[in-house]
Formats: sequence, C-alpha cells, structure tokens
Amino acid sequence: MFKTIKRIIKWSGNRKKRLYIGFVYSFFNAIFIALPIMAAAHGLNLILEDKKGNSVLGIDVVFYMLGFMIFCVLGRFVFAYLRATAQESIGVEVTAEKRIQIGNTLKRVSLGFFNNQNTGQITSAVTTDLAFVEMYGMKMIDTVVNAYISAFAMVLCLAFYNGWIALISVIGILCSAFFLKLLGKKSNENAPIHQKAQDNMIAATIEYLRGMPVVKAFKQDGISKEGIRRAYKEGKDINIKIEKNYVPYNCLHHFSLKIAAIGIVIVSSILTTKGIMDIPMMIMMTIFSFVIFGHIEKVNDSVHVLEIIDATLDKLDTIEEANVIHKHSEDIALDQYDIVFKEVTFAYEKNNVLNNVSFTIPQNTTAAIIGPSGSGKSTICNLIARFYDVNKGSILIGDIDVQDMTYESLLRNISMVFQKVYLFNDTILNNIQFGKPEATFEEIVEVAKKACCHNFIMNLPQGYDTVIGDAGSTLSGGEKQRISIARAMLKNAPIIILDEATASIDPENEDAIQRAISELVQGKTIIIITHRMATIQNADQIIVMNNGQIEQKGTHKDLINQEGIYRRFLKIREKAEGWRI
Ligand SMILES: Nc1ncnc2c1ncn2[C@@H]1O[C@H](COP(=O)(O)OP(=O)(O)OP(=O)(O)O)[C@@H](O)[C@H]1O
Repeated sequence: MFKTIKRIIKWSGNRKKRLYIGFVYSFFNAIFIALPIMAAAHGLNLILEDKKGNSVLGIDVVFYMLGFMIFCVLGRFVFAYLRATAQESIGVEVTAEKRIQIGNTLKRVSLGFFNNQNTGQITSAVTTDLAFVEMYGMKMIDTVVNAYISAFAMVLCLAFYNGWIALISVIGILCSAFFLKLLGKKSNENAPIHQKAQDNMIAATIEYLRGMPVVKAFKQDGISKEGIRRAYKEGKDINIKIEKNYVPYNCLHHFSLKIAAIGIVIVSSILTTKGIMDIPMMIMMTIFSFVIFGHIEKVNDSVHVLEIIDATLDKLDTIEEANVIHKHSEDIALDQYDIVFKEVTFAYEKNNVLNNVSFTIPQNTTAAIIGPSGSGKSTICNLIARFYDVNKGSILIGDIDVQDMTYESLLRNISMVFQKVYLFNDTILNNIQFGKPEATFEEIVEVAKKACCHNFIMNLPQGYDTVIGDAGSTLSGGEKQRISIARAMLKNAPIIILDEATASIDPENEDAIQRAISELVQGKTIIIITHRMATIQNADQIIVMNNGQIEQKGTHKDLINQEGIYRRFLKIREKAEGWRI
C-alpha cells in the first residue's frame, strides 16, 4: 500500500512539493479537530470545579471558550481548504501531461508495438486507466496518508495526557496496518486478474463494434454477441470472487480498530475509578476513541484502489518505456533520394517475411514491386517509411541509413498512398491539408482538381467543409482514395510509395486517376505495388518478390525473355485485363 503511495508521489513529478505541503496542512487540520475535544474536556472540568463551589466559570471564561471553539472551526476550515488546493488538482494536471507524453511515445514507436500489445490494453491505458489514476490518485493520498497524519496528530495529543492510552491507540493502528498489508497482498494478486478482465471487456466491445457490418451482412448477431456476453460475464464473476476474497481482511482491520477504541474507553474508566484520571479527562478520551480511527477505518477501501493504481502505473510505464524508434537519430535534410536495400532481413514476429533482400532504386526512377500475395511487397514499403526496423541489413535513402534519421525528417521525404485509406473524422479540407498544414485553400483546390476530387466535393452539402465520418465512412472507396491522392500530391515529397493505390478506384475513374498519379509522380522516386500492366511495363525496374526473396529483377524487356514468375504473371494479367468491359 505504502509502496503505491510512494509511486503516486513520484508520479506527481515536480508537483511533489505541493503534496508535502498538503501533508503539513493535514497535520494542522487534525490538530484543529483535536483541540475542541480538549477544550470541551477543559470546559467540563471548569463546570465541575464550579459546582464544587470554586467559582472559576465567569462569563469571560465562557466567551473565551466560545471564541476558541470558533477559532478551531475556522482553523479546520482554513487548513482543509489549503490542503485541498495544494493537493487535489495535481491528479488532473499530471494526467493531462501524461496523456500528451503517451501520445508522443505512441507516435514514435514502431507499428510492431501495436501488434504485440493488445489494442484493448492500449486503449484502456490511455482512456479509462489514466482517468482512474486521475480520479483516485490524489484521493488515495488524502485517504491514506492524511488519515495516518491525522491519527498521528491525535495520538500526540493523547500522549500529552496519558501514555497508556496513546500506546493502545498505536497498537490498534499497527494491528490494522498488519491486516491491511495482508489485504494489500491479496489485492495485489487480484489486480492483474481484474485488469485483464477489464481489458477483455474493452477488446470484446471494440471487436463487436468493428465487426458490426460483417455481423449484419451474415445475420450472425447471436454468435457475435456471445463473445461480448462471455467477456462481461467473466468480468462480473471475477469481480464478485475478488470482493469475497477481501471480506476476512476487511473485518480484521475494522475489528482491531474497534478493539483499540473499546480499550481506550475501558482503560480510561479503570483509571478514573482508581482516581488516576478525572471524569472530564475520561469523557475526552471517550470522544477521542470515536474520532481518532475515523479516517484510518476507511483506508481498507483504498487498498484495492491502490493495487489497481499500481497495476495501471505498471501498464502506463510499459507504454512510456516502449522502444521509441528514433532514440539516437538526427534531423537530416537529404539532398538526393536513391533508395538502397542492403541484405535486408525482417520478421514481424518470429518467421522471416523478408530474407536478404537487396536492390537499388535510383533517384527519379520508378520501381514496380510485384509478386504473389504475402510475398512481402507491402513490407518493403513499410520498412522504407520505417514503420518497423529491419532485423538485419540496412536501408539507405540518399546514402543515409533511415535509422539515423528522425521520423519527422525521414517522412518529410515520403508520400504514401495505401489501398486501405484512412481519413480523419474531420472536414475534407483538413484531410487534404494534412499533407501540408500551411497550404492555402487555392493550393488545396488545385490538387483536388488534379486528383479528380473537386467535382464530387463540390456536390457535397458543405463542399470542402463537409465533415466525413469515422475513417471516411461516409465516402465511397474510390472517393476516399482520390482524397488520399490529393493529400499526397499536396505534400509534394520527393519519394512516392503507392501500395495498390488504384485497387479500389472504379473503372471509369481509373484513367483520370492514372493521369493524376502521373502528375503526382513527375520527377519523383517511385515505388509502386500494382497489378496494372501498363504501369508495370513502363517502370524503370521491376522487382519480382516471392516468399520474402527477390526472384527476378530488371526491366519489362529483360524479364519478358526469362522463364519465371513474371511471364506467368503477365499471362494471367493479360487475360484478366482482356475481360474488362
Ligand atoms: N503487421 C503484421 N504482423 C504480422 N505479420 C504480418 C503483418 N503484416 C504482414 N504480415 C505477414 O507478412 C507477410 C508479408 O506480408 P505483406 O503484406 O508484405 O505481403 P504482400 O506481398 O504485400 O501481400 P498482398 O499482396 O496480399 O498485400 C504475410 O505473410 C503477412 O501475413
């Protein structure tokens, strides 16, 4: 429990000082809770003395007492207020920074990180988990640390009057701390199970929502709901089991505090009957027995929360410590753009997807990459853009290893158009402008015209200001593709990677798009994955991939005369394109 408290304090970074100042306020707050009890005992003593005939209770004394009580209430209010202002906003401030920090880290990790980590895990880490720490982190500091500080302040007050009573309080607190430790251990065992159940529920929900179109198309509502129902049921069962686990320790924690409270009352009564303690003091001790453990009693609820916070911080640390792709790279401006693969070997997980691949694409030339499905064509493109790092060998652009360049300086030189287009849930204008944030409206319209988007954009209700749905879901595949080509055109990078970019374009637009692509690629270094024969035949170089290796390499003229995959591929394509209406 205290280990996690220490972690939260460390997590608050340069705001630690405010936490410590808050602890001091908390101490004085507790003193101002104890003072009225002590004053009441003193008042009672005066009343008894007065009754005995010693006239000690004048009107001035009554006013002093009243003034002191008001002073205590005000003191309590002031210190509670100061503590809250010092500590409570820290959680919100730190999580806001952490979100940006994690966002920056996620931007710079290799895409492999998202494969290895469950998407549900990452999503929950940056949304619900961080929100949990935001909401409960500082609350726990208040509940736990301030509870012990309060108890410590009151024990000091008790010790001032009677050492034995103070000792009983300390024993009660220590016993409860022991049971809380056991509870913490149990909770520690359960936290990852709870977390996993929660991640599974989130992952099942995402899967269910993502798969909705397929579910509807195949009318398999029942089957798809089964997964989500199972995840929710497991979540519920695990939570019930965990709660049951905690019951004995919770009871023992409360029991030890109650026994200590009863002990204080019994010992004060015995001391009073023996004449060692007077009645007002005994009443004061009894009142103390009610309030001294009040805050600590609630600490047991915090133990589970702290364990969840601990597991959450572990998870957030894993993301923050993720292998950032350009830890040692520099911002380099290239002056030429030859792309060289030197004996590149790469595996996404265990099995090699590329084996010893070497080729050179000279600046301002076009290389078409062809090959059967799964042969590694897209992987080559992903490695050029450094979405992943090679396992062996190197990739050079303009004689500079891509690993020596920062992501930003590398990607400044590359425009990519993928078959699977991703558009942001934003206006069309902003989606195109993403390629060059400083572009003027006129520039955007110009590229949109070249990419054959302008007409359909103007037919939309708000033209360029039309907001397109999630991932562009309100546009057709061809329209999305044309917007992504416009985006790439606007970026005007010297290297263009086209990964089956025309695959989802409707035939009537294909020629127009091809013209647009011809404009996009003017004077650039191009890597293109395509099945379109005309594009392949016109390429300066064709790289034929098979099973992660280069099977053939050369121009159309070279390869047409060789027996091999390329000739077989051409035959199939000729047949397919011959069928086109
Ligand atoms: N993110 C990934 N994680 C793990 N394996 C992957 C990943 N992406 C691709 N692969 C695997 O790597 C191999 C090569 O994939 P790649 O996408 O490069 O092939 P491709 O030639 O472009 O195929 P296609 O023509 O079907 O797009 C395939 O076996 C594929 O299953």
